[in-house]
Amino acid sequence: MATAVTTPKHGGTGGSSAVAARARQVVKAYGSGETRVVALDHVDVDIMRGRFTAIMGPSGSGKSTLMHCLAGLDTVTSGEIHLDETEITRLKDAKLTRLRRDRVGFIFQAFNLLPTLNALENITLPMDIAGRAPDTAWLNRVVETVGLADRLKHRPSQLSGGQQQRVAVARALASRPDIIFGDEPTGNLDSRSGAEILGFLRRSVDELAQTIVMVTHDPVAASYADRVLYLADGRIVDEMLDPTAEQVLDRMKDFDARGRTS
Ligand SMILES: Nc1ncnc2c1ncn2[C@@H]1O[C@H](COP(=O)(O)OP(=O)(O)OP(=O)(O)O)[C@@H](O)[C@H]1O
Repeated sequence: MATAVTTPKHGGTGGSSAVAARARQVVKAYGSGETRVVALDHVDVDIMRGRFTAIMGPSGSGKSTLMHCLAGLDTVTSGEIHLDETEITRLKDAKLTRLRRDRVGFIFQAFNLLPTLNALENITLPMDIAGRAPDTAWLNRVVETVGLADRLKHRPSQLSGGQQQRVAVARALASRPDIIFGDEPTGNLDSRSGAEILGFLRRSVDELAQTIVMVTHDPVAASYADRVLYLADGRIVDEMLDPTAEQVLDRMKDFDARGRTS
């Protein structure tokens, strides 16, 4: 079986380690007895800092479960998950909530914007709730990066779907989280708006040194990543570096063919 674990680098990382998120022997089972489903089966993975990682695999292979466990949105049955140096699998609810709020960003398929707030207010909302003042220079850079400078006073209903998702991307980036998780972030968009969002995510990795983990079914979306992890039956079965959409598609066909013959 493929191992998605990297030998840790020592030194030269300015205090934070080269690995932004780490899973060790993670098992997630739902239900018990006859209805028990093992969604994650002893998963080991390292998510490298400042990289864009895509998680792919057939429906039901455990992609969302892995993302939710890595992000501290769901508990594990056994095993350990670290975000940077913090073992989140040991944290109590209140501490975990705070860590998620302070260090993790999320972008979902549904944009989850508040309709009564304008774009700028939506972007700064998580920081407002946390009582943190936004870093204005950074905020301007984020707004510039996602191309929203002339839309900040607009409410979500006055924005296109693609623009609304740009607001959601800016909201995730604004607090400078250690890591951003996206669950099919372009799933609700047409291919042009989707490409735009993926371009912004790519730029936030290249220009803002953001770390991004994205679950996707789409080979084109995965081709924006530096690395693609493939899940099957709750295990990481393969990975690909610097993928093209064509290579990702070929690999998926390969898995399908093997699935049918085994
Ligand atoms: N709350 C739950 N209770 C019981 N079983 C669950 C629950 N959530 C997920 N599962 C099961 O765990 C397995 C993995 O689900 P998961 O949603 O992680 O898959 P996925 O790869 O994200 O699928 P998809 O691509 O269809 O979204 C599936 O067999 C699913 O039925």
